[in-house]
This record gives sequence, structure tokens and C-alpha cells, in this order.
Amino acid sequence: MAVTRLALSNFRNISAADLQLAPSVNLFCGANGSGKTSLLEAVHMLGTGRSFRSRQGQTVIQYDAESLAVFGRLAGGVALGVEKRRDGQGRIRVNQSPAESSSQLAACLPLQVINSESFAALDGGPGVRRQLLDWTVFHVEHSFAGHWKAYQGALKQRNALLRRGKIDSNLLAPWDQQLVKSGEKVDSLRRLVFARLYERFKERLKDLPESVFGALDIHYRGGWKKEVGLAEALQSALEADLTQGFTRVGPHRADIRFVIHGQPAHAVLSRGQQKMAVCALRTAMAAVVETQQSPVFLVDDLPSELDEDNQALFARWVSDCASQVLVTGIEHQMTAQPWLKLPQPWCQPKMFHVEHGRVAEVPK
Ligand SMILES: Nc1ncnc2c1ncn2[C@@H]1O[C@H](COP(=O)(O)OP(=O)(O)OP(=O)(O)O)[C@@H](O)[C@H]1O
Repeated sequence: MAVTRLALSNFRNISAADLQLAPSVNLFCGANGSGKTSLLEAVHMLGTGRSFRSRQGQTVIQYDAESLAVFGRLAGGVALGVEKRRDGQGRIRVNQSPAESSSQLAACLPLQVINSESFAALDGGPGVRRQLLDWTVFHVEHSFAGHWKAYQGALKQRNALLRRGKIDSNLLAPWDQQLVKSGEKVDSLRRLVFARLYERFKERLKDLPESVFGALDIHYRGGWKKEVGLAEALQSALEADLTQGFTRVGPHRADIRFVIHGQPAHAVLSRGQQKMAVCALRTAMAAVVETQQSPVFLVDDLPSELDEDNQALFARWVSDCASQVLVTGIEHQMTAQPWLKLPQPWCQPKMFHVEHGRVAEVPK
């Protein structure tokens, strides 16, 4: 669902901005440090309740201000609002009513981010990749969030018991039952969605050089040996779990691995090739959830690492699966280039100039 209006105050170096966005492509250009990424960050806060650059919301609040606010109106009319105060308090609102959790924001505004941290999908830990898969599952299988929450709750209790050291293993039984019940469900939903994601990912790889990307593959690992059920896996791991004080098997250890000729993809691919693999993955994720709701893409500095052909290919992938894209760049003409050969409305970007925290639409 596209963002039609974005208003923010006291967000990093942007004291105030109120923008009418285009439903397709929006370009934000200006010098280093002018505030371009902060605008993407503000949209990210609107869709997740947090920044993608800093875990501490307070660092985003303008230095001399007590609070920040971001407001967004979506194409369907839904209004989202996030407020953060320096004392750590804050408010999230959906259609003027307080939201129970930030996942309500995520359900209204699915987002995909491409920035310098996106490489972590290939070279980061399994947690990053698990989150990517779970983002996709969350948006297409609405029962997933409940099963995952129940699983994490039981895992926390089980680990608390394991940390105590010598315990009667019968104490674990109720938590094991809950783990198995919700864990098997989490795994089966992940497998189901992974199969769709795999297909979409492979489709995109066909647009890239066969000699390199023909061998790129992704494998799903459920977090325990696939030959046995979770109950049996927990039982087999019990002794080691008791010694180590935590649960070593289960869907919380799931991963998706990128391999090429049997090697981790990041060890083989060039930096630009890695970025294209990430772009293929992210647009494949968007294509899977598109049947429910097309995501908005936040793209920070597309040209870094990518040549012109790859930028144009990425733009085409985005136009096939996204509702809207917000892109930052230094210079207008170069930033607009990848979008200009696409069909309407993607070939008519709306341009904004950003300078010292002030944002102005560039007349056509
Ligand atoms: N809490 C804050 N209050 C005020 N200004 C801040 C705060 N945090 C960061 N800044 C400043 O805000 C500016 C915006 O940075 P931003 O990352 O948005 O710039 P950018 O235009 O994306 O730059 P680049 O092209 O270098 O990526 C920077 O000059 C930064 O020093």
C-alpha cells in the first residue's frame, strides 16, 4: 500500500516536512548529510515503529527537541502515526486509535529496505535470514505470528529452567509440548512460503548472467534434523541442553543458506553480484506477499556497487512487485535514469531536493 502523504517533525536534521508522494517512484536527492536517508528512516519508523539505523529511538530525535513525530496516510486511506519521546515513551496510532503493537503497523505497511546493510542477508548470521523469511511468512500466513509468539514464549520458559542447572526433566514436559505444537506449525508455514519464495527467487536469477547465477541456490534449514520430528529432536538433545543451559534445536535455529558451487555465496560473488542477489531475494519476497499487499521499497543509494544495467534490472523487478519506491541519490538525473525506460507510471518519478534538512519538490 503506497504512502500518499508523509509528514514528520524533529526527525534527525529534518525539523518539519509535509510531502505528497507519488504512488510509484519518488526520488530524494541532495548532498551528503542533507537528510535523504532520514526520510527513508521516517517511513521505516511508520511501518515498524523503529529506525533501521539505530536501535535506540532517542538518537533519531532532533538534538534540541523532546520528541519526534511521523505521520503517514496510505493509498487506501489508513492513517499511521508514530511519536517518540526522549524519556523513552512513545505512541503508535492506527487511524487515530492507539495500536497494541508495532506489528499492526507492519500489517498495514509492508516495507522492503535496500541499503548498505542489506548484504547481511548473505554474510550475516542466520538470525538476519530467518527474519527475512519470517517477514514473508508473516505477510502471507496470518496464523504465523500467533504460533511464533507461542513458540518463543515456551522457549523462554524452557531456557529459564535449563539455566537453573540440575532440574527434574519432567519440569520441562509442558514447555516441550508447547514447543512441539507451535514449533511444528512454524516450521510447516515457513516451508510452505519458502517454496514460493524459492520459485520467485529463481525466476529473477534467470535475468542475471547464467555463468554465475545459474549455480546460486538457497536451502532452508528448519533448525533440527529433518528426518525426525521436533519432539524426538528435543529428546535427543536434552542431555546437551541441560549441560549447556539452553535449547539447541528448534525453529529458533532455522536458516536459509545461499550457496554457489557448494560454497557460501558471499565468499564467491563480487560485491555488485552480492547486491543483485540481495535485490533478487528482496523483490522475490515482495512478489510472494504481493498477492495480499504490495510492499513499499526504501532504497538508499541504488548506484553504489551497481552498474547501469543492474540498476535498470532492479528497477524492473521493483516495478513488477512493489506498490511504491522511495530512492535516495546524490544527483537527480543519474538517480532517475534506471526508472525512465519503464512503463507508466514508473517512468515518471516525482523528484524532491533535500538540503540541510529541508525537502522541496522539484518542479517537472
Ligand atoms: N538526532 C539528530 N538531530 C539532528 N541532526 C542529526 C541527528 N542525527 C543525525 N543528524 C544529522 O542529520 C543529517 C542527516 O543524515 P542523513 O543520513 O539523512 O543524510 P543523507 O542525505 O542520507 O547523507 P548521505 O548522502 O551521506 O548518505 C546528518 O548531517 C547528521 O549529522
